[in-house]
Amino acid sequence: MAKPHVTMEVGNDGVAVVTLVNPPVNALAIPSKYLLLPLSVLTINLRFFFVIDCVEFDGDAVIAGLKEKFDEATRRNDVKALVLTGKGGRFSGGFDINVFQKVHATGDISLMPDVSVDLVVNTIEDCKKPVVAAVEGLALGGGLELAMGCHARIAAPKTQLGLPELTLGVIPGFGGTQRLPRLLGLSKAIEIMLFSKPIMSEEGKKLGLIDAIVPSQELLKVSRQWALDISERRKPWLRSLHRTDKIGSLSEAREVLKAARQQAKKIAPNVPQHQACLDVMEEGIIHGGYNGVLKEAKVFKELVMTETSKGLVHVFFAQRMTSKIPKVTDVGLKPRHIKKVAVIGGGLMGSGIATAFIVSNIHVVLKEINSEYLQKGTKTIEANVRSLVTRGKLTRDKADKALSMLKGALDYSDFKDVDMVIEIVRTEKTSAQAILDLMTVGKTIKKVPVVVGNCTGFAVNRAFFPYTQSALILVHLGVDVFRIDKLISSFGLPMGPFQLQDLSGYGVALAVGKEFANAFPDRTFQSPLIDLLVKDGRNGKTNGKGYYIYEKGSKPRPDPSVLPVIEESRRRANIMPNGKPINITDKEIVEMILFPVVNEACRVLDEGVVVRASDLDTASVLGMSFPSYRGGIVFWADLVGPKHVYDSLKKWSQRFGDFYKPSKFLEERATGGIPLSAPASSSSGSRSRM
Ligand SMILES: C[C@H](O)CC(=O)SCCNC(=O)CCNC(=O)[C@H](O)C(C)(C)COP(=O)(O)OP(=O)(O)OC[C@H]1O[C@@H](n2cnc3c(N)ncnc32)[C@H](O)[C@@H]1OP(=O)(O)O
Repeated sequence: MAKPHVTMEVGNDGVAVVTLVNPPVNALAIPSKYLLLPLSVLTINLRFFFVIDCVEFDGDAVIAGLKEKFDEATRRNDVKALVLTGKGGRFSGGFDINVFQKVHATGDISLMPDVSVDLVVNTIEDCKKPVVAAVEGLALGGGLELAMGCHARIAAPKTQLGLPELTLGVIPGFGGTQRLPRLLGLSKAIEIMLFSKPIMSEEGKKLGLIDAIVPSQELLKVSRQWALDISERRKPWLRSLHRTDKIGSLSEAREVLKAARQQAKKIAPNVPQHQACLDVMEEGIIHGGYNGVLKEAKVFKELVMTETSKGLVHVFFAQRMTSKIPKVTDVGLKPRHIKKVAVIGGGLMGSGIATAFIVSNIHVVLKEINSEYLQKGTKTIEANVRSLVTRGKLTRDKADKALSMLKGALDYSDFKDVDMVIEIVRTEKTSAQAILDLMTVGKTIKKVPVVVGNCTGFAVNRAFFPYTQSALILVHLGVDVFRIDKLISSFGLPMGPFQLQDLSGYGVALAVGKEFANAFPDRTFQSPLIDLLVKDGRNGKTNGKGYYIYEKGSKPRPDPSVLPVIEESRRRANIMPNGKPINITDKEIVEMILFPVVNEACRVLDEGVVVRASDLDTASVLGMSFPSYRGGIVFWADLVGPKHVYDSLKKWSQRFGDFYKPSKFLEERATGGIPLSAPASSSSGSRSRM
């Protein structure tokens, strides 16, 4: 018999304790064992289906269980009041995100249960008996929304409370857009939702979201008593949706919403959920909470079906998938405890890594080749730590402790008692234990480790090398640099390729260019531009003069005086057909820059440099700031369509040369109608560097 996912115990005091039981986060549904299919199977392009055996979906079992227990408690004469809680020290991580993925894979929105009115309004909030939420650990998304439907909320210290739904491309769908502003005011509610920024129970108590904070061991006792006190009218019986005291007047609310809309335009220009969230809140303010709940449910379902939600949900799971490495994490190994590490090299990367370790309580031996470099590295680390203090992310005491954990070294004698020396790329000789230890330590310092094989540029820099190359080709074909940058920013990257070059410095561009030209001479464009820029006294942001002008306190401005330098470079490269600038649409510019990246990503997949396609998605989002709402480079290419990518590259290769020539992997996938993200066995000849 299947284990129940919601339990109920009625005590002698007449309080029924209803408990969510769905480890690890008490998600509101159940991930049936049959749903635990390889992720790649579930995330593939809808135009291509693998046959999936035994897919059984038990999507709303937790929700159905809750309703059943509440109905029973309401009926029973021996129950005076209810307490809703979660097992295992975590109230609930919200609605089961696997269900979103299932809806995306099938296109069947009816899998999404109608919970908001039926469960939260009718069953919990309008229950004839008082209900108190006893929250601990975390109450996120639908979890917090259930708690807000209760008549009071008692929390353990340091409980995380938030509505992060916008990070999944949707809005809260169990009444959160209506109850949160009613409990803690419109401005704060907007901040929590728009920025998906959780608060701690201590702040929640100050703001009115939480009624009392009690030690974990007293949580149930106090909650039971609170529920009885409400039933005996010693404490108020409050329904959040009916409250209006924190909303303010209509004109005040409209002002707040207007400002929030402007802010949303800036922080999330390309996605629909931020504006939709504000619209739904406004509906509730004008027409009442219940109407707000109805509109919220409708908009929620519309948003679930968008490409934004598909991309973001993919990224959620892809990121977690990186910690599942075949023959490493599935062979019963245990990570070793790492107390002290050695970092070789105190440059930008080494000092950053060392900082992350010492602030996570891990001793570091920083090795450099001479005392000048060592001093520089140590100073950078000190500055990093002090900046964390200035930004309020670390207390002064913790900063001092962190710095005391750093030791400089010029030879290897201090390495004798370290647990780990940072080497970060997997070769044939790397043991499973070493990879597991590195992944664990990576998580300790709050990074997302992605295991990659060895090749020039590894996974991400290798895949994104053609990004700058193709942008340079376009410039030499006569396209304006600033137009390119603007289009790439509008696509969703934080900045275009030329502003990025200014930021990282031309030295980096020259050094990286040489490496790639050696490794892949058949697909490298030898641009004279960087040399000319340097000769013209430009070094990007470092000296305030590049493609843009950099002045303290103002945004980078395009520098018209760079145009003659570009003209000279065009003259030298001489690649414009008939010596004339090409005519090209905005869409083509974006595609001509990103499709070569997809092409290189295909080679990375074909060579087995990453474990799975979704790892490259995660790395492109976290390492290259590829927009997460587009799901990562491979996911995006699958949405655009491998055939379109292939046909375009083929056309450009005929016109502009071999740089654009489609790879064998892309050709096979595109002509066979197979998504790029499908596992290696779906096409012949894939290799592995792992
Ligand atoms: C209608 C409603 O308004 C809609 C919603 O509620 S949408 C859901 C809103 N909730 C969220 O966005 C929370 C998402 N989860 C998280 O942020 C984090 O998982 C967490 C803070 C809860 C826990 O973090 P952490 O302890 O680091 O564990 P983490 O590795 O992320 O998660 C543990 C496992 O739980 C799963 N999980 C976490 N939250 C989940 C959820 N809401 N649904 C399904 N699975 C979930 C993860 O996929 C992971 O599975 P795995 O072990 O098989 O990889």
